[in-house]
Amino acid sequence: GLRYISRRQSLPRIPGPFLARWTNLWLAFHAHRGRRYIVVHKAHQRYGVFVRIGPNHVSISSPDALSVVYGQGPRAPSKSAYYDAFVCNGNPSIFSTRDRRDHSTKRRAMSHVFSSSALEEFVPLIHSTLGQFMLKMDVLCEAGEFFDLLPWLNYLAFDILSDLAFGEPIGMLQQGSDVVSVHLSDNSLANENAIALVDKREHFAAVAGIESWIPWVTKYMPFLSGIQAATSLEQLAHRQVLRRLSSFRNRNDILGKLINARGCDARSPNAAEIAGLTAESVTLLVAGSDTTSNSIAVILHFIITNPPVYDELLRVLLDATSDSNEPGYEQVKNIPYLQAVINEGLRLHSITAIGLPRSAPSGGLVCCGLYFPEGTELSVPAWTISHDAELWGDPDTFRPQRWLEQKELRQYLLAFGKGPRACIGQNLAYIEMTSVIAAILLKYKIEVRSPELTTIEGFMHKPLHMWIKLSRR
Ligand code: HEM
Repeated sequence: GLRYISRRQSLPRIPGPFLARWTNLWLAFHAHRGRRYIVVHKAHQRYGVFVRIGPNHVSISSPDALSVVYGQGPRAPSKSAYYDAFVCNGNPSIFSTRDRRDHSTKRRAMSHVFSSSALEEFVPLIHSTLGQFMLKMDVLCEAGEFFDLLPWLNYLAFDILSDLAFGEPIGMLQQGSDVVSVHLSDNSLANENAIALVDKREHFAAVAGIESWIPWVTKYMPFLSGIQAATSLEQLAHRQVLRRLSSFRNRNDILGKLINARGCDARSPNAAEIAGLTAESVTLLVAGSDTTSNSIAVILHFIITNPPVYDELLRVLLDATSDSNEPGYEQVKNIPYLQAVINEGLRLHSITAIGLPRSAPSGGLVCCGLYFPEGTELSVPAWTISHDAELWGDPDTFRPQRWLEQKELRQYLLAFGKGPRACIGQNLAYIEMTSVIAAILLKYKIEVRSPELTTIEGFMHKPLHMWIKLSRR
């Protein structure tokens, strides 16, 4: 109580919207509308570098704040209570845990899965799923009509990740839908749209995390909190983990590596081991699927709507693959211009657009010359940094060349977060983005229906649709 009052008293000198000074509902309302990033961005334009966006939350729009708020070391800020809304069934994951020791244990246990040698081994598996996706694209190309590419990219990303994390694809590409069957509490079977449910859950958590009593209230109303999304996926994962353990199959994928790392005895796995493997697989599936597919969609959109970039990218892709009949990741993985295009798409659209919230450690901290007491919530707004004119010069232009001219800009790419909690799957995401974008561009000519991309923000900033028409190149 007292601490909270003293924090309130130390923050008033920080300007911000009037309502935000008194209630978190101001931010929660804008997050609910999917426009938090832009409202906070406008507040910075009006009030300056420090903006109070909640009674206890300060947004700091300076690139210098990144190394403090997302710093490393024992005195670095931890994730704030916002992340409690992402905890499912009382078990914090590697993503949602706030406890630093718990996080290091979880992160260490998972890091070998994402080592570069492990990732190389996943490439053939990714390519086999990408092959299925291209067959579907062939059919849509023959039809010669506009269609929404976004759901297909989602099916692709979920199939790739479930193949790696569960041992076989969910099969969304094959069935052309995201429907999965799950057991209800009365043991009957129901069909659920898995991606829509994951989306709903993510949007809910992104709003509810802002005000601590919202997750508490909705705990008793699971239909509101999107809990059934996590439960459905957990059931699916549980089934797959059991199937894998009972088949004694030793496959070189994420699940195989997790099983080996835990030293599970496949003949008699115990309930705790099965629950642990299930939770890890689901976390990876949720964290790594639609993040990747949405990123691919926006990058493709920017390529197609910027003809000089499209021409140059196609030229370098054709150059790199000229002596191969069936070009794959090996031929395109080292093309600097393609990597620059990917980074520029992630920056301009800002796939991570909000400021990821952290909590000032005991003893407080100094950031950009101001002192913040222990427990103050701090964030650096990713959209605002990604569109900072001082940093980028021409922030609203899609200009991949900047990444080749100024290599130091890489430290300001916030798509994957920063510091000890940055994305563990980043390298896997680059393999997927590189392979899929190259495969599509090399095979088809693409037309978009509209140069505008409508987007919505939950935790991530996502496109809503991507209407395109394909023809043979
Ligand atoms: C382009 C695709 C991706 C984007 C834009 C992305 C973005 C992010 C961001 C911004 C964070 C930090 C969140 C925070 O600080 O709150 C994060 C964390 C994480 N991501 Fe990704 N991600 C992508 C792909 C993946 C993939 C493919 C996987 C795994 C298969 C993955 C697994 C994770 C995990 C486990 C964490 C939590 C890490 C930790 O707290 O230690 N992500 N991601």
